[in-house]
Amino acid sequence: MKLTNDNEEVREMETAEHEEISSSSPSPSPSPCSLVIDEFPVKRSIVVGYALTSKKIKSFLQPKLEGLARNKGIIFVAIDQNRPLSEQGPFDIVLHKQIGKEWRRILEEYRLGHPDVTVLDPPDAILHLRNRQSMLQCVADMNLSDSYGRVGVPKQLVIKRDASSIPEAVNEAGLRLPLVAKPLVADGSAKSHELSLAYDQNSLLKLEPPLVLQEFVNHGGVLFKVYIVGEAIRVVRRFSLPDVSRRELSKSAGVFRFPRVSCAAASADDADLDPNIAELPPRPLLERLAKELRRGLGLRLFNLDIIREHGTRDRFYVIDINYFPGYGKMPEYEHVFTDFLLSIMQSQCKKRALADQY
Ligand SMILES: Nc1ncnc2c1ncn2[C@@H]1O[C@H](COP(=O)(O)OP(=O)(O)OP(=O)(O)O)[C@@H](O)[C@H]1O
Ligand SMILES: O=P(O)(O)O[C@H]1[C@H](OP(=O)(O)O)[C@@H](OP(=O)(O)O)[C@@H](O)[C@@H](O)[C@@H]1OP(=O)(O)O
Ligand SMILES: [Mg+2]
Ligand SMILES: [Mg+2]
Repeated sequence: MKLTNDNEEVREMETAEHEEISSSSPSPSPSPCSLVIDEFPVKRSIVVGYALTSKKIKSFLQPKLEGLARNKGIIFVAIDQNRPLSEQGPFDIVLHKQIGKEWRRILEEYRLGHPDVTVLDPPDAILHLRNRQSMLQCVADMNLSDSYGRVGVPKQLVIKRDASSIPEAVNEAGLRLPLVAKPLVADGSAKSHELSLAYDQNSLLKLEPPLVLQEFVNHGGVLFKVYIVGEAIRVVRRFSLPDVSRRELSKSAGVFRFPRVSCAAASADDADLDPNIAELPPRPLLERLAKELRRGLGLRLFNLDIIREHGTRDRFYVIDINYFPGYGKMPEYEHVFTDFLLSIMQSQCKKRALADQY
């Protein structure tokens, strides 16, 4: 299925699983490699520069994370976005979640000039998740189906402008009501999270493009958030929108705006739920999905929302993918994240050691 068409804002995505971490000329400062590779004699900390929103700093850079990181030889240093990046650090890893063209340009330039620094993640790849149409293209193209289940995306349609054309476009595309209307751009603004459910044809005229219209899939009111940190995967259950029965649909009309129904406060991990609804998606299926998405999106830090079609055991739909999500709510995130940073240093050091041999 082709979900994307001509969105000018989204550039070609990077297909490499990792950005290249090539060797650099030996640096005068001591190498942090001794922390992860024994043969290196000089010790220094692994320096992680971060450019995050204040909200993200509060939820992610918690004292427990910083403490555990320090014990593992990792320190976090705030990046001053008003000063040239190359005058700061030196960094081994750069973590960021910021929007804006200028910041992307600065980071791209920095990556080119500092191939020995790992930038998590490449700005161009992140851009792919800022549009709800291109966000799910990778899942649609994957067409994942094996003995553990099938993973797809709900049928969807993009409306760029002119709400009056929506009913006809919906008919032509064969989309079935009710429809979830999502702002096309997912840039982290409050507005980009303002979703609504449209029950009938007439109410479609009230929607405000640009948006993505997605078929609502009944899923028993529970969704699974799959957090990915490099190779690591953690899954939590959250409450979601309740099912819409045929009867309810025939009686309902209008546009129902709904708030962030699956936020952290909506944890369903301890709820007493129907096991057919609550059962987590099979681990091997999620591992395959995560691996392919890491490769296809060129990202290592993201989460995805996945639902199981109610009444089925193995029919899944990915409805949302978020870059650098709220890891503070992921079980064991401090351990998972610090181990991930160490593993990145390990591969940097191995590459450097190999390059030094030649
Ligand atoms: N196609 C769908 N079928 C059923 N429910 C859906 C569908 N799409 C979205 N939802 C419901 O709406 C909620 C919000 O949708 P979505 O995750 O796309 O928005 P978001 O603002 O990007 O969320 P996040 O806070 O995770 O970034 C979901 O958590 C789920 O409860
Ligand atoms: O606010 P929280 O900590 O819950 O994290 C949310 C995060 O907000 P933040 O990046 O500003 O922190 C969101 O990013 P934007 O789309 O708004 O950019 C998005 O990724 C949500 O899916 C995250 O919630 P989660 O999926 O993990 O429950
Ligand atoms: Mg979501
Ligand atoms: Mg989202």
